[in-house]
Amino acid sequence: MYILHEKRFPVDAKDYKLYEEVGEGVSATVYRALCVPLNEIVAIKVLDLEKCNNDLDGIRREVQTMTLIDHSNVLRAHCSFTSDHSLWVVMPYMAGGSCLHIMKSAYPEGFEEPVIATLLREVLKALVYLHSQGHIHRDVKAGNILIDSNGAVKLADFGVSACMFDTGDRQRSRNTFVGTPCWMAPEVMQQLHGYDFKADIWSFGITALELAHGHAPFSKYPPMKVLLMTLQNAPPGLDYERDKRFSKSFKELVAACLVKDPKKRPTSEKLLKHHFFKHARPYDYLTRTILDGLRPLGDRFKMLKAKEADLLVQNKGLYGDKEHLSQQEYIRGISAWNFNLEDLKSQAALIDDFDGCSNIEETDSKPKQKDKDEGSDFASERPPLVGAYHSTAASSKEDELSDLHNMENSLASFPTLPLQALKGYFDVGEDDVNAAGPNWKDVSHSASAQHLQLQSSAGAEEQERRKDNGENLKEVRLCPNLLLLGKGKNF
Ligand SMILES: Nc1ncnc2c1ncn2[C@@H]1O[C@H](COP(=O)(O)OP(=O)(O)OP(=O)(O)O)[C@@H](O)[C@H]1O
Repeated sequence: MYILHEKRFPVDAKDYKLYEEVGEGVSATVYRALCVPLNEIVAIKVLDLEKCNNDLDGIRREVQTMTLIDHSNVLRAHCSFTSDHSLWVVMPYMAGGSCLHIMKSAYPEGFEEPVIATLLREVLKALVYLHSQGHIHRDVKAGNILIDSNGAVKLADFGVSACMFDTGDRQRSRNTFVGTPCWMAPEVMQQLHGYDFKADIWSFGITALELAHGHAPFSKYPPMKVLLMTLQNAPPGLDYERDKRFSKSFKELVAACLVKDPKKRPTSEKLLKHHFFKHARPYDYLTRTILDGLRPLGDRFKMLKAKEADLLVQNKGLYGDKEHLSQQEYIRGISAWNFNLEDLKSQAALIDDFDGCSNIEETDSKPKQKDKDEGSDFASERPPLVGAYHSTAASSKEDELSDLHNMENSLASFPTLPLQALKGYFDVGEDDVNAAGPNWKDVSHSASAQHLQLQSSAGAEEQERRKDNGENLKEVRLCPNLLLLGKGKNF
């Protein structure tokens, strides 16, 4: 009988040699690195704990999930530990990088269908596993689909994942507002009845479109527009005319995922049996296609960063600092929102200036998608102002400001809950609420607001508790499978 000894990765920064930067998230930098005692190349995500002290729960969840999961399509952390003011998460090095990076560097118009089918099948296998384990990933997107040098595909980033067993009871729906707006399911935005693993199916459908076009639908729009368009418009989809290069089965797969009523979306298990996946190839196909000829990840990352910096300078000249910063957020995939009403106003008013094009695909595909995918229940959700968004490329500034006014007004009759969700989650200041007029103020006292305020006050209580206990961020420590907040420095 053989006893397999799992490799033990050291939990001391001194045992790792950091090489070049290969990625950047909102609060973390990812490096290629060498684990010296094991002589193995790894990726290390370094999170500055002082920068993200409001989201320790999220970090704890991510690390916890990453060390517990065990599936070939889910990125598993080797280990994690704290070093000075940062948390180091040691992971397998995925030399191909994320699908988003690959598209940005070599496939700006998206991938071919067999590549998409191969990628999506692997992601779906990860989702089947995660859902069966009671996890909702909550951030499925091309930026979180990583590929290694052999073409193996892994779903990464559990920064916002949720465990349906969190409370000990099997809890099927969640009530918190997390994720990335373009990929976020309508029910997650709406906050009406909570949501469940079907939210991942929506994000999976959006990711399919992202891989097909090189960008997610609505990705050029500011957060509030994304929010309203997702809630009010018919779901985006592949257009039967314009997306001629894609098969009927791909169009059907996307349409099946992007149904607003989560109950009508298939489970990940069912989706895996969809005939679209007959187009999928063995994953080494990815090495021969999209990875072939790509420069090392570090070089690509450097080039993309330089490109973004160039764009930054160009835009600075054209629009000034503030607007440009907003645009930068969109380019980065809207990972973090700076939710401030004044910012949103300027973003909404300027978006078409720097965008230069409206997102035609959503307009084109809408009627068909609607007829096909939805019952009449969503028709009433669509106030007339939506049309104005689609014509904004040609509209004047005055029109845009009037759109914005309409947008604010529409929120009185339309779900106030998304706003509440944003208020709770992104700390809209009281001044911002006042500036927006009575509608904005009123909603801050609704029942849902209390729910969200509870969430933020829970954060405050936690901070208070930590202060009382004399705990601080440098004392975050990680037990084998659990990140704990506590005193002492023994690991
Ligand atoms: N194990 C890995 N191997 C290679 N590259 C990686 C690895 N993990 C992450 N990356 C790269 O680093 C980037 C940033 O990763 P990270 O998980 O911090 O954030 P993200 O999902 O992009 O951002 P956010 O913090 O906004 O969710 C990824 O998009 C990917 O390109």
